[in-house]
Amino acid sequence: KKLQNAFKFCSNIVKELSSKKYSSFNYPFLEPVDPVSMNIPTYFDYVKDPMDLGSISTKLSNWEYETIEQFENDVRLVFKNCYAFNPDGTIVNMMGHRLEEIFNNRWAD
Ligand SMILES: Cc1ccc(Nc2c(-c3ccc(O)cc3)nc3c(C)cccn23)cc1
Repeated sequence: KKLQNAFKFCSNIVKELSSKKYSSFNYPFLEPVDPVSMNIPTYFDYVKDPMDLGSISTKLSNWEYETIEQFENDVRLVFKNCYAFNPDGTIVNMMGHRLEEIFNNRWAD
């Protein structure tokens, strides 16, 4: 029962972060960053553990998270990667901070 609730809580958060409501600043984080198509060949020099909201949603549906901390770590990894590659003051960096703020509000029970 508790597990079901945790799963629901996490999937609702991913759904919200990925929703149309925030489409003006969530789109860089919905799918895996493709350094080739985005012409950012150095991306994997900055980001050793790529992560995105789509992959998190898939991992949730496949019950790949044993604890909600593992889920939280993946969500925070999305933002960490964003800030590692997109320096302060860049548009995508600011988009990351806006989405992170929404996550933090939802995550703080
Ligand atoms: C030349 C250049 C410079 C910066 C970017 N950043 C960026 C990223 C990105 C997201 C997460 C992440 O960990 C790293 C990068 N996603 C985008 C998108 C979807 C559109 C435009 C820029 N974007 C792309 C190309």
